[in-house]
Amino acid sequence: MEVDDFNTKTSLFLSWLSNMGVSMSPKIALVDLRSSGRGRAVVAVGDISPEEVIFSTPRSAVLNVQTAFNTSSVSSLQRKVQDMPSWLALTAIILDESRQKDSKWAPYLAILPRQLDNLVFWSDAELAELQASKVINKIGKSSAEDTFSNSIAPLGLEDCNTDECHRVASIIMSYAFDIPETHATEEEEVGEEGDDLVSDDEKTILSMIPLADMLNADADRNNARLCCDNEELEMRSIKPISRGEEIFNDYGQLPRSDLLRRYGYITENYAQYDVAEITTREFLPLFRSREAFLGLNLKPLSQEELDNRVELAEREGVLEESYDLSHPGLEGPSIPDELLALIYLILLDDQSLKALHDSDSLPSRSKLATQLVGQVLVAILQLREKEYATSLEEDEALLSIGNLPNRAFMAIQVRHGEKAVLRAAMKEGAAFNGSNKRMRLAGANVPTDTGKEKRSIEEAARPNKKGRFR
Ligand SMILES: C[S@@+](CC[C@H](N)C(=O)[O-])C[C@H]1O[C@@H](n2cnc3c(N)ncnc32)[C@H](O)[C@@H]1O
Repeated sequence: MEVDDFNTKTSLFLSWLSNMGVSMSPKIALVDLRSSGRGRAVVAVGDISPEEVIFSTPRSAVLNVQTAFNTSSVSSLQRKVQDMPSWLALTAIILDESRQKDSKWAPYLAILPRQLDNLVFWSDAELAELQASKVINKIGKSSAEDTFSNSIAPLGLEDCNTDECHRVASIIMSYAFDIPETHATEEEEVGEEGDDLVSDDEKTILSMIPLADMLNADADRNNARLCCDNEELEMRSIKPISRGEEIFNDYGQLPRSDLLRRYGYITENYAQYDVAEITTREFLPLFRSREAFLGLNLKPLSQEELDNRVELAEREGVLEESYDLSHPGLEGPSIPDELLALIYLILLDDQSLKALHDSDSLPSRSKLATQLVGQVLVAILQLREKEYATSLEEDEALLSIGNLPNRAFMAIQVRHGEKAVLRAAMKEGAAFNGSNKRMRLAGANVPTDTGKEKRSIEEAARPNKKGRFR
């Protein structure tokens, strides 16, 4: 029976943790939250104070390239994985350990999931529900498969197929931590794989930390953190946790698209971090066309003119392959400064462009946010929104009906979230009212100048500026 099997595995895992020297506070329990789609989870069974140690784990109970191998002799696997990237080496180690009947990690490996919802496991039809989301380009399924055939296949592991490689690599993406190689001398925090909580010059090692990886995460509900300031790794509370509450780690401020790609789930609490991406090489050609900005009276640029402006944007450090729009809030506006600056440079008249060329910094955001820049951005964002097969409103209707398969439901939430960000960015762009005085316009029907812009371009070029933007 699945339930018994699940509970038996949990009990065996808990006994194993104890044998491995993991010390758990009596105030926590590892529980079954499958009924709410959260798998195993750690909950408080007593009130926990801030900074309390919830559990501690000796480094010998952590699985990584250092602990996987016998220190007295170098195995052939050890030789083969030493030059692999860390995620691949750990994949090879876990695949190998899963094949050892007497692996000391067996009770831990037994509780790792068989089925995952990370995007790499979605069928083409399921991915199609994400519509024009750029997250599809980030899945990297075929490049991972090339890596598996070049690096894992030659290891000759018995019955090892591509699906299993994906399963283990995805578990590492969702469960592993980067930790300092030796214990840190100062108070140091560590983050989930890929984030930057470990200082740059610190050598880190990608590790599976049994029990630490049983903590779920839910955006700002984070109430615990893994610390490496002592010899043992410690999970400590960062705020009071009441009996009955779930203990949450921090997976970072991820948009739901990335959460789905890396962790295979989403919650509404992550909606605040959603982004909509626009790709520079996709919108730049619009400035060469006569039709793209109809009604704005914009003269199309020659390729050379466009290249010159893009070069200047590169010099100013504002040219990016793509730009993420986000919900406006405390972190900043929806439209990033860099995108604003790029569009401004493209729309600048020749004389102002030359002056800016000779200057050493860009105008402030309020000056970049001209009425025309806003109108052009709105037009670009409208085109981006049209790339999605359904509208924001249609998605809302679909979500309200409910009764959708889980993956479709998550996909619709992701694409709806991206459209909501696009709408927020359009609203922001439509409110730009900086002067168009220096904008490159064809003549008639010039959008009105608000007259607010009084500084001359010479003034704007004065060397009294700090940083890229004044
Ligand atoms: C580090 S593991 C946490 C332990 C996991 N629940 C288990 O049973 O193995 C991360 C995975 O847990 C799940 N998860 C984490 N937080 C979640 C949440 N708030 N809601 C639903 N699933 C969550 C996702 O499948 C994610 O990939």
